[in-house]
Amino acid sequence: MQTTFDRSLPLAIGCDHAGFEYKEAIKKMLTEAGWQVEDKGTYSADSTDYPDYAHPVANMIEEGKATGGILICGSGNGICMTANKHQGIRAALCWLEELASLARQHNNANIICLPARYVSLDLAEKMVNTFLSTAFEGGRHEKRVEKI
Ligand SMILES: O=C[C@H](O)[C@H](O)[C@H](O)COP(=O)(O)O
Repeated sequence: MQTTFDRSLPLAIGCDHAGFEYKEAIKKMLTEAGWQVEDKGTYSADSTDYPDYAHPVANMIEEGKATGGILICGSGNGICMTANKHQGIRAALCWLEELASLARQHNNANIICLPARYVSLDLAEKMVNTFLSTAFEGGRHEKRVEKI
């Protein structure tokens, strides 16, 4: 089981209208940090439907075309529910840095889901950085993740 993100592959990012502003800022932050970022939309703040962006991000990871993903909507729930319909996805809704860390350490999450209407951009960026830099611990957690 892979325990860290593979920097030779892109990250996939997606959002609905409620997450558009955060998606643009996080994409810029990641690009400046040297990540390749594949932006699956949405591309404006016009009202739209979160599954149209969560499925393409999840597909990229399942197909091995992205190492991990970032999804953003208003509450974080819609994108998280959608992504977790995919067999190869473990998407984690995070609103504290510690949750972003635990999602990696204990659950080997491959997508972080952010509630743009309920966390500051500063916290969202910190959670993304924590998520991407934290390794899966394996050990007792490995068989639990396999049982999912
Ligand atoms: O789980 C869904 C997300 O929070 C959406 O961002 C939210 O439902 C969008 O709401 P509205 O259409 O009222 O902007």
